[in-house]
Amino acid sequence: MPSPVKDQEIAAEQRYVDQAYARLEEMRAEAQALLREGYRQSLAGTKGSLVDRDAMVHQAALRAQALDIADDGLVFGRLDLAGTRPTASPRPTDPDQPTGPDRPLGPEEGAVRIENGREVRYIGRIGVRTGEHDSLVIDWRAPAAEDFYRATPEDPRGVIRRRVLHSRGHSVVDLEDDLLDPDAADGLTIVGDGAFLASLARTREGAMRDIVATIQREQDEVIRAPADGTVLVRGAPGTGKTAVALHRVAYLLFRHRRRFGSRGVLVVGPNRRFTAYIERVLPSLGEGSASLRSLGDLVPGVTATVHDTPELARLKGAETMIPVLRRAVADPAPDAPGELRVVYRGIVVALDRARLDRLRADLHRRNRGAVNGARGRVAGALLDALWQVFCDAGGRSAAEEAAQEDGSAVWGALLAAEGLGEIDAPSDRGGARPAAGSRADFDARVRGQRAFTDFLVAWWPIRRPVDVLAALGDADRLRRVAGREVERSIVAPLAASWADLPGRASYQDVALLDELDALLGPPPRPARRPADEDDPFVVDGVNILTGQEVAAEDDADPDFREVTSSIERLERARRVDDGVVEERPEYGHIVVDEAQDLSPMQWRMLGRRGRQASWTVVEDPAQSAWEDLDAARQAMEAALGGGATGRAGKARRGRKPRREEPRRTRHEYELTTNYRNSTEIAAVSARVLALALPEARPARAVRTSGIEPRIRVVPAGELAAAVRASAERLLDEVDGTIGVIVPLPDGADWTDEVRARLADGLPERVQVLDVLEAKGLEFDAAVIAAPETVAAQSPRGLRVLYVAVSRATQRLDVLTAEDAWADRLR
Ligand SMILES: Nc1ncnc2c1ncn2[C@@H]1O[C@H](COP(=O)(O)OP(=O)(O)OP(=O)(O)O)[C@@H](O)[C@H]1O
Repeated sequence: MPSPVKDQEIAAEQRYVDQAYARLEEMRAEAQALLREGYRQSLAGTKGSLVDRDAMVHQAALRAQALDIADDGLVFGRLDLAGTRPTASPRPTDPDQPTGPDRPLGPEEGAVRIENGREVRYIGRIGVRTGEHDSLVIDWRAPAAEDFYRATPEDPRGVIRRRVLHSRGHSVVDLEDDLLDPDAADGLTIVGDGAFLASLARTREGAMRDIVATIQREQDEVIRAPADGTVLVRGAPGTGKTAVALHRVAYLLFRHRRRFGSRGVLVVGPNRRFTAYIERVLPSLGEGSASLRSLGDLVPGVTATVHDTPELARLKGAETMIPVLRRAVADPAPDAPGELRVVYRGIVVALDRARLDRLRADLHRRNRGAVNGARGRVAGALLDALWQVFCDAGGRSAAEEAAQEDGSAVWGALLAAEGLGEIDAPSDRGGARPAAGSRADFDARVRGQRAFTDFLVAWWPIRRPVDVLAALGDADRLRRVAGREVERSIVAPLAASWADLPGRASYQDVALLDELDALLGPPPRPARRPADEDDPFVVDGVNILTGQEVAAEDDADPDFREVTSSIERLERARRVDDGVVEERPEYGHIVVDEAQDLSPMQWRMLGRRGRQASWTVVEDPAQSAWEDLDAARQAMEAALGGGATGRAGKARRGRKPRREEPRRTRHEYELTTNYRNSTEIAAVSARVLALALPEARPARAVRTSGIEPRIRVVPAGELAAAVRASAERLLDEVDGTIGVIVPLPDGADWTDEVRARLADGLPERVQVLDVLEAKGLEFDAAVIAAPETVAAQSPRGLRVLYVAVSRATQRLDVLTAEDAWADRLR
């Protein structure tokens, strides 16, 4: 119903909002001018000015981007506060200090605005100030905006009225007021009709949106929680855990830009579908700088495309894989040679397979975590072993004799014909020649032989993690390294799962690849010195000991290396050279969503990326598909504690035991209100929760739709057809997204082909996905196929079903072949 009072209020707010947009326009012009100035400086061309330009252009570009983002719905809130507060005063030194109505505003928030003797604050996506530095709009992350989210009737914090402004583009279209302190409301108009609940019922468009205007108090406490240590957030489906975690990232980057902006923030979600679903939230909050990755994208050069069967996932995710991987790394590469033969002064010196195997085992014991960087040491150890063989066979006196007779030329020719390479022709590098039969002479002549260098490269190749894992696709090899950790019966399917690497990597494989990367270690850093042309280990510009290209003169100039933008620097940190990760990025803060599903190996992978990080961990144990939660918990503690998940296998022998790492501070929060499901859908999900975890408490849903879920029984053979019919019907009933959630492939049922048939010809807003892919997502309507199959597919099947039935906001259809299941859910 039209309301003249409301219209007047909207018109008044519109005048204010127009003023804020006019100022925003000026700020954009200023940012553009700064950007132009940065580019102008770059044309000056000196090295110093390039670095200045880099910083200036980067800052100006970020600013311009933030101002663009703010263009839509710039102002969304207004507070009317009792009394007035002091105007601008020094900024608080500790950004995490408690804030409240009596805290003076900091300069970033500008001066106080007074209307009718009351302080008024407008809250928006970014801070906007007049040319005179008076506050027009306060950034939602600033301390002065906290009251907007925290004030309640029980604890109004000086707020009399909280107003939410709903806008379309630049136009205010609706208002929603909360009266928090009726006794002080003299003369204030109160309008609105439950727009918050209406906003929860809105149609979903397939991507998550920010909730900046309607963050609730318990959520705000998490968003603004201290930046150090670990923040652990629990809550049932739909309580806003993901939304809160993302807003916390924006908050942390705003309040601690220097700390987290330079060290980086990583947000990790379970799979690609999920990261695609949430990827617009941070940019819409003006934050493009956090890295968003799924668990399948954390290792450069590999992308997970498949989920393992529950049985394989359990095995691959457990820490019992570590000794298996260690043995795989120590196992010779598939085409490693079995014998080394060199010639020294006409005498053949050889190492046989048994001796080489012992040497290899010893080298791996000594070089854990640095296998790829060990070629120099390997060359030394081979020379030691050859020398030993040579001496044991009485070679020294024979060599001296041979030197006198100088018969080696004949031998050399003979052996060269046998393919032993450029036999020990002395390399004429000037200086005094070592005496024949001395160790120095032996080393110099053997090292220079092609037979030796070729052997070294083939016997101790620089290995990529993916090569080591792919080699285990051979069941015989896997059986050899499997030990007691892998049951015989599972060796064949396990090997088969790696047979198509790197093409078909699974989500769990990615953590194994990261573990292998830690075991192999990086290849040595590129040489700083320019190439020494006489170095026998440099062949065609590549040092065969290290596998690295040797730096050319120009590359070695450090001044030129600095001329890069921040983005290039970041990229360089992740550079991949033929699949060998040079540097694994580490982050200042890591956000882990759906953390209940991480395997111990995945926790180790994350731990390596956050050894100095603070963390936000978001989870719902009741939704966990992981069987051995205790093991995952321990791995999580090790990752969050910093110490225990360092480079795998780093030898600690011979060192003093390290003192216990100081425990990081931990703040725990629980979110209790379900903003996603209608009360009717929440009731079905509460029934599944009661089956899965009788002691757990469901969250409180706040929105009643009046639409009951449809739970139907159909014959097993007709399930797929009934699911399709249900999806078609829902297309007429809802405007937004429809999730068709099916069990994991089960014999001939629910295979990729069945799924393709279910989706065939339907519009894009219908998505067919399996129960694991559905995690974290939401739809306006959901069809759940065969709950009995989902529940029976794994030991944690009931929890998986709980996830599936809690995805829908408006309508839920469940199709089962069993009466008993219909009874359970109704
Ligand atoms: N304060 C809020 N205002 C408006 N919408 C909200 C609010 N909090 C949460 N929502 C909405 O509720 C829905 C559920 O939020 P979210 O996906 O973050 O929940 P979750 O706890 O991560 O769920 P799950 O455990 O199922 O992954 C989203 O659509 C989100 O935008």
